[in-house]
Amino acid sequence: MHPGINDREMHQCLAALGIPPEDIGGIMRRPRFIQKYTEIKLRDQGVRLSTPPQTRFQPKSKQEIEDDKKKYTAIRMLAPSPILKISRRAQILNLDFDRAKRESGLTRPISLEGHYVEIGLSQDFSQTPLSGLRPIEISRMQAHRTHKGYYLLCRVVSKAAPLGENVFSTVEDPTGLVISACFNRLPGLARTQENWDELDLVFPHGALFAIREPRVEASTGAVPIGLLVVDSPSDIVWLKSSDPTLRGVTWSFPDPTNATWRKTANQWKSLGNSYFTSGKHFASAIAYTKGLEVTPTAYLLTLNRAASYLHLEYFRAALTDATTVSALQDISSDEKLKALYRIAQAEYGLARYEAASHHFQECLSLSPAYIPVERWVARCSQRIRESGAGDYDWAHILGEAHNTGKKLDVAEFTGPIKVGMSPRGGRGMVTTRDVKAGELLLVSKPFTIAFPHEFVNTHRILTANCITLQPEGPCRHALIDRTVTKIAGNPELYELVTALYAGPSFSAPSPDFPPVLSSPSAKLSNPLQVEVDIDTLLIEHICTYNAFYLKDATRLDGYSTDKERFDAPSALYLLPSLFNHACSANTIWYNFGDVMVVRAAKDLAEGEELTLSYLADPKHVPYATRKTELAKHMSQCDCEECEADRNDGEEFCGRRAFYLARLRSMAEISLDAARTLVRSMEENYAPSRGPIRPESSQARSNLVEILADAARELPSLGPEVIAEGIKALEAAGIVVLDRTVSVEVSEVELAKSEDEVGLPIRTSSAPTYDVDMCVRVMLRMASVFHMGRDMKMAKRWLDAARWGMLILSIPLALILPGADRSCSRV
Ligand SMILES: C[S@@+](CC[C@H](N)C(=O)[O-])C[C@H]1O[C@@H](n2cnc3c(N)ncnc32)[C@H](O)[C@@H]1O
Repeated sequence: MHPGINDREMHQCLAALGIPPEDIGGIMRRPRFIQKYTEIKLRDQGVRLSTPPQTRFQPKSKQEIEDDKKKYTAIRMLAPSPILKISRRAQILNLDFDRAKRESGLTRPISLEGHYVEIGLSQDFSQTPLSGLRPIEISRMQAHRTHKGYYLLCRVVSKAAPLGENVFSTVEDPTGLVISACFNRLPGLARTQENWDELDLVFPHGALFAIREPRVEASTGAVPIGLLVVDSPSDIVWLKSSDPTLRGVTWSFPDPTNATWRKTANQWKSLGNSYFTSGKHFASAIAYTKGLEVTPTAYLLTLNRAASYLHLEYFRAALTDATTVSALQDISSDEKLKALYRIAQAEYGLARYEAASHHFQECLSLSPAYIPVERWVARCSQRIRESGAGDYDWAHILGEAHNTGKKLDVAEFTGPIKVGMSPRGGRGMVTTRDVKAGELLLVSKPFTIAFPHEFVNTHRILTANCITLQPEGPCRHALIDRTVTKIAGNPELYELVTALYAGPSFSAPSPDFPPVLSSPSAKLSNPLQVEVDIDTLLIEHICTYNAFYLKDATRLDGYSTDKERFDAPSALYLLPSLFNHACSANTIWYNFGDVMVVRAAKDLAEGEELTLSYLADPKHVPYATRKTELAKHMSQCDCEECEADRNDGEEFCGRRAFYLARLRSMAEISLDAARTLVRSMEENYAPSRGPIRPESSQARSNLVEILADAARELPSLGPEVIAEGIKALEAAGIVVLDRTVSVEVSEVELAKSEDEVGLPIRTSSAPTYDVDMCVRVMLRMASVFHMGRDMKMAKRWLDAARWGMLILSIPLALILPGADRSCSRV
């Protein structure tokens, strides 16, 4: 049911905007309207924007990535060879000197331009617990070899320094031999800047750890020396001096621990607090943990660490710490209150809103002067409504989503959908009942996400993806790191993430999702210690095959250049990853801030498979581009649109792509040129092609806008605007029920009551891309009818436009102030 705007309301809207009622077309020129209109990128007035100036952008070519891949694969295949013994003193001095130069700014850190890191290359991770391994000394290790069955016991003897995404340090074994070590994907450390103090906290002189099944490579250079390469952070087992592994071990050199790191629990607490107040939450959690190692009963450190974990979104660990403190008998009421508050926040973070609400209310008994309990309880109630019934305040969400990179405070919602089997074979998503077009199916928050503004003026790490042989931007790279970090802090999530599809080189995941957990999940005991064995290569594959580029609902113009795509925000979502693809999908999805919203684009029967488009662009993409973009997923997409394009043939598709590129690059276009472009598009479809003609729809909608502008001076053009509008909509896949083009008000029409007059289009199916374009066409048609005083038709097309906006989850009321707000939900 799509409630209509009646004449009185429409006039109210116009009055609110100060628009003379005789010119609904003028609505589109009003600043307030334009502001809203532009914000959601319904392009105003048909003015074509020329392409923004290009910045320097040189992505690695496929060939270059292939060469890198060959090179590294060849190195990996080298036969094991002895490693050179190096001078302990020289090695330590070397790294310390390098670090001192970088820290003092004597050497430029690393170019901001970005450097490439290869992903998808062979790498190791150990799955054998330390207790099942034997110690090995550096003297017995070989280059180009993974020392299966062994561990290296070592301690840090030089300052650590980041290099690109890695951290380098020097470690010694008990015999006093040293080796350079390169640690990859260390969780918690921001790799885009050089956080010296955090690095020193993680790798202080004398830090003790064992490396499970270590791999040694030989560094390049005049004299190849051994380089310990730790691909997975879970291979590092941090050791306390009391650890049984160290029993009977004697070290040839004195303990290099710097006296400044010998602190009391209270001193660690102060250090932790100073990190916390400067926003270094990972460092603060480490400091509190070190304090607890000194005095395990110093419960205030546990309480403070819960706060650090909340900021890091390590919610289970926060809950454990806060619960431990709240159960203590002899704590003050303020400490009890803090513990309860942190329990409630952790429950909220874990999306257990009933429990969170209960704990927030529990705080009330303890005079919570500084806790906005009522606001929290209201937030919980709102989240319960959202997750239970899909009842969202879309107007508020849209407002919030305008802040780039905003993480929205909303609950996830799973509508009438479930994981099932795809008719294609394998897993997919299916409906659990009949569904109407426009219905909300899924609201999903990202597992991990990265926005481009996070990498402005910082070192940009780019990816040479050796799985796809494509270059990827800083967001895609950061996504992998962030996924590893999230797992490190929430080890129970590892099995969930690794139940996603990982490409053909990994075995197919089990059909169950969420998976049945194989063992009681691991718990975080120490922010440094990774408690699950992380297969970093698997994570790289999972991110490669499942990450989405965001489609921002407030910026529907997509990524018009390769550079924009390269820099696009990227996210890993769990349930959305289980949808199979179709270019002409039966669902439509958009992002509001970090949240992904999926709606049905068609009426669907119970049990029908749901598809969504993996394509990054919310606009139509020509066949050849789609094929390239989808190459990593499938050799050929079998959706209706691709079938139709293949039937048209390469030549027709190629020409249409050429005309489309021309259309999109033109800043201005004359009426004659617009008409010619429509003809050219139409000539390049095979006679057998059905009514859905996406490129033609683009050309026609362009013509509609130019005609509509001209019709203001020349009202006789009105019927042509409507006729072209109908064709544009039909070519986009919309079924038009009322083909009235005459702008004269007929007696029959006037005699019809409001109830008899439905929408002029069928609402059982919507286009899954270019919806904004269709809305724009409908608004133009409404404006022409309005100019001809046919208020009924104007209103009907306005309602149709509103339906289109609802498909985008954007209420038309937002751009037409004064219109009723009941349309904010579908
Ligand atoms: C992100 S997964 C999709 C869900 C997957 N079936 C699962 O079990 O999680 C992507 C993979 O599904 C398969 N797939 C999805 N859509 C497809 C399509 N239209 N044609 C062929 N394969 C498709 C491809 O193997 C693709 O790499």
